[in-house]
Amino acid sequence: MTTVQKIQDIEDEMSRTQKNKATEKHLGGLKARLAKLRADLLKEAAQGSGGGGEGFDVKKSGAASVGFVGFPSVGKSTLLTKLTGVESEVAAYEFTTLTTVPGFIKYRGAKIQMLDLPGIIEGAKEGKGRGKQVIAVARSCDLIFILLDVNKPLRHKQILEKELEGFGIRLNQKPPDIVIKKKEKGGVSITNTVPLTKIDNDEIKAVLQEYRLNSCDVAFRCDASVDDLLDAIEAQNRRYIPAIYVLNKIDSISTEELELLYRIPNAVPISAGREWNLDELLGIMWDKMNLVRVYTKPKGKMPDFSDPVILKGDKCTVRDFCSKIHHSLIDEFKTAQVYGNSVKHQPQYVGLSHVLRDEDVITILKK
Ligand SMILES: Nc1nc2c(ncn2[C@@H]2O[C@H](COP(=O)(O)OP(=O)(O)OP(=O)(O)O)[C@@H](O)[C@H]2O)c(=O)[nH]1
Ligand SMILES: [K+]
Ligand SMILES: [Mg+2]
Repeated sequence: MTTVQKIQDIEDEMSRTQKNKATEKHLGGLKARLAKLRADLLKEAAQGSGGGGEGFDVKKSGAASVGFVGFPSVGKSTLLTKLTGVESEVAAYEFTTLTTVPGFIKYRGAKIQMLDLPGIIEGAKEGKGRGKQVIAVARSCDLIFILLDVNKPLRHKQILEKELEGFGIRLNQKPPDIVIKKKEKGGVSITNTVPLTKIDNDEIKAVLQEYRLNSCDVAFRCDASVDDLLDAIEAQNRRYIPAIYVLNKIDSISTEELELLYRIPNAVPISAGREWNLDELLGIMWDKMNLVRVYTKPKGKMPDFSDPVILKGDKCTVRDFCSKIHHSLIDEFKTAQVYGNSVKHQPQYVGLSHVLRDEDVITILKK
């Protein structure tokens, strides 16, 4: 039996099983088996047994990358062409784009890579169409634009989310605050700092058993569900990526309909074809990417405001800055003089562990 068939079997069994006190534990075990099979599927895709990755691997460059994911003909290539000037073929028929088409924009001093991708369809994560390869590229991006055609049912949004979830991608989410410590012996010990309303001890044990985690400490610091626990166990296979729902073709709907769209969280209505609202889209893209621009100031000279060093919001210490310039800089480092939002005094002398903020100005002083 293939992995996909095994997944199908478990999903069928789960949908046949009614959720109640007596079946909770069984369902927990099934969910764990499903998560393990999905991890296998990921491994298979990474090893290329999904077949034909050609034209999909694009060299990453620039400060950050945005992947365009959506059903066929929602306007992904139109958007890439309008934003970056790169001609990605646009046509009314489905599956016009067959490979990854990269483009760039320079936004607020940062070079951002944009990746136009082929359309995906339901069942992509199980290998339908080029879905696996497309989602594999999306997994490697810093931000995902989920493109939707406003003339199509909103149900498409959920289908796409499910496809990406099945591939270990978590959109606009934080990792669950659960700490699992494996031990040599001593059995399972479960602690929680908040009341657990969505999961009980039997379910937790069923999941741990499925993963053969027979001796471990599990500390819950959030009101976690079974899915959260599985995400914590499968942490290496999970990617937490911010996403924007880009609702395209608003030129074809009424203003009343448009107003409803504004209620969808993390959504930006646009018309790629008419270039409507692209500025708002880029502004929200910038906020979601959480980039930190750092201007370098050579000793005794004016800062260079034209070419900032771009750091990611979760990796923006002085050490991160130095290793971006050259790794030898960390060995030669004596102190850093910083102006800007991250310091109280202007300037202030700081060490390698100091966290920088957007638009700081830095001078590195060597030993
Ligand atoms: N009305 C309207 N049509 C648009 C808009 N943007 C794109 N289209 C049209 O939608 C069709 C599909 O556009 P593409 O850019 O090829 O869509 P795609 O998502 O790249 O399609 P695939 O590569 O096949 O997955 C074309 O006929 C476009 O002209 C828009 O803002 N409004
Ligand atoms: K198309
Ligand atoms: Mg296209």
